Amino acid sequence: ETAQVTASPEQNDSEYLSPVTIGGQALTLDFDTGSADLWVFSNSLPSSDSAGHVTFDPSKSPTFTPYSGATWQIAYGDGSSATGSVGFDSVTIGGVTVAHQAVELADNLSGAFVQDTQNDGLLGLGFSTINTIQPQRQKTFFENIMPSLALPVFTANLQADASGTYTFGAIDTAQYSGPIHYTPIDSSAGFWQFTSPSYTIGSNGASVPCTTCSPAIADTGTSLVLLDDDVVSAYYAQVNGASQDQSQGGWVFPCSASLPGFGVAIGSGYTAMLTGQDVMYESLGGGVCYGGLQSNAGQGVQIFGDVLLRHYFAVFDGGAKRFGLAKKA
Ligand SMILES: CC[C@H](C)[C@H](NC(=O)[C@H](C)NC(=O)[C@@H](CCSC)NC[C@@H](N)Cc1ccccc1)C(=O)O
Repeated sequence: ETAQVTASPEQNDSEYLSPVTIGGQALTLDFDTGSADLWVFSNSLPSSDSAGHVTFDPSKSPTFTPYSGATWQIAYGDGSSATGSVGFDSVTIGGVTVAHQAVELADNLSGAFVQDTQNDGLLGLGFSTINTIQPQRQKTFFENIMPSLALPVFTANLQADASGTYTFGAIDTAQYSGPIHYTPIDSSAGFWQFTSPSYTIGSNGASVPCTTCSPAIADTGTSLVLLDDDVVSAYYAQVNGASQDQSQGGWVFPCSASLPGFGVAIGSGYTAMLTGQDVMYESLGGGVCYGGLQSNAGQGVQIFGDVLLRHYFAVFDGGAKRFGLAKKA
């Protein structure tokens, strides 16, 4: 079987939300290849936290079964977090159903999630080695459906300021053109992780070997491209008037500045390029702009988020354990 579902952008394309039905209840979740927990806003949250969100109410689901005593607690690189209880329910995405999917019910979460009222939770598409459910971690939606998919893959075709597509079980030739450039992934840390041995500044720039640029992960749940400090400093050194502004939380520059292109190696055979325009992220007002390339704050991993992914057709191959990018159709 195969499934397709829309991916709708929030403002600034900061994240993409997709419709999911859980126990007959419709929620919109952030599909996140950088984590492996499926958690939802639930009716056990204080109403001050859940105001504006759709909440899942297990008592209204005919198919919900509690996983009594089980708990989960997750923390994310941006400092946000969530915790709660666990059950199992029927989860349907694009017509494909997992009858017995672990569903994590938030009863406590950090402010960033509370304020993001379009987001009713996250659906992890990473590897369940990092699922946080105790006493026994549980599989992701993708891991559960993989055996019944025509192909053990999913693809992300995110768009700039437009609705995109996640596809499960097929590599839709209508969505890309030219070759898919694959690299093997190492899933041992729970991510879609690969090497990125070089970077390129300028659309005709030379590729610069980089020993601190690996590993890198493909993370649909991260808005920006978070790079090693040496790399991001080298990039903004080429932008007139650029500076690091702690109050704005990163590199800013005059909106009038011309931005060079930028590319990152996806494994050893391919460099995914962005134009200067692709790197421009948002205007902060007063002629100051915020870049889509920012520091990974020394996390030791480069995080290739939506600022990169939305310019490509991305293939996450769970069968062959590989990640690939192709030009969009
Ligand atoms: C601080 C926590 C560290 C980063 C680590 N956590 C992780 O790696 C988690 C699973 N993944 C994440 O924090 C990041 C990847 C970090 S690579 C080290 N991806 C998921 C994130 N974008 C989800 C999100 C979406 C919207 C709003 C906020 C957050 C841990 O638990 O140890």
